[in-house]
Amino acid sequence: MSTLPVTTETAATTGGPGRSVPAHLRAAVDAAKERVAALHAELPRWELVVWTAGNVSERVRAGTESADGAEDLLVIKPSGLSYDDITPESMVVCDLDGNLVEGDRAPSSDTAAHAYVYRHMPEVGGVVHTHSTYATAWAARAEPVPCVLTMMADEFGGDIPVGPFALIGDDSIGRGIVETLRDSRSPAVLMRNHGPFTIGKDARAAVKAAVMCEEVARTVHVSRQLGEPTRIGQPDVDSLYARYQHVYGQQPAH
Ligand SMILES: O=C(CO)[C@@H](O)[C@@H](O)COP(=O)(O)O
Repeated sequence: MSTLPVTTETAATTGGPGRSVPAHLRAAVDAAKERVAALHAELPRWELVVWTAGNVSERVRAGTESADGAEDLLVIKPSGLSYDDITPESMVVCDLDGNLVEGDRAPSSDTAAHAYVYRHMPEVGGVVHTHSTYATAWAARAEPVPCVLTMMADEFGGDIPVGPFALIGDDSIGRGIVETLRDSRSPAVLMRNHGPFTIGKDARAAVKAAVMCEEVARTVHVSRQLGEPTRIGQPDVDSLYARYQHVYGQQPAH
């Protein structure tokens, strides 16, 4: 249960019984609002969402005094807000029980799922949910995307797994995400009959995983129209994953 400071501010601008953002997290929360608002624009830009579907969140770490992350916060979009209207100021803040801490609209309808992931995967700093077409088509079949591309080995370390069917409204979706990804190298899970959820060290990494998830879901779908794609052997998958995760992009300038 969160023990955020109780203030006399009205619920209109804060959550629950007068909860508010602690002063020592103010700057970090405002910076996260800037990043998360900007990253929401990447979802329509890469054609991963239609209308108001999809959402992005980022964890704000409370610091050493709560080593278990219990006092962390999350920044997410308000439910149903048009992407055209998303601004840093429109972002809402919740505690990791999903309670509204700051904001004048209800948080995303997927907030419980995001919050569950943050509570149970302390290394995760960002979560994204989309209904991108090809990844969601694989989710409709409850079929993992097989690791047949070097790009998949690089980014996902293997297949993109399928998570269980789960109704929105409680911890079911979050539990399905965690149970599927906890022992996987993949930062993406295709929740059965629903769509992809992705995780990352921060919101930008989770958005990248969502973009790459849709790209490889599309490519493998196209490949299968003309035959059965061939898998990459596990030793090569491991080698590609290790290079990409630990070497790619870190080469020193010549
Ligand atoms: O997929 C769902 C719920 O799981 C959509 O409603 C979701 O993408 C968008 O909902 P929000 O506008 O974030 O509340």
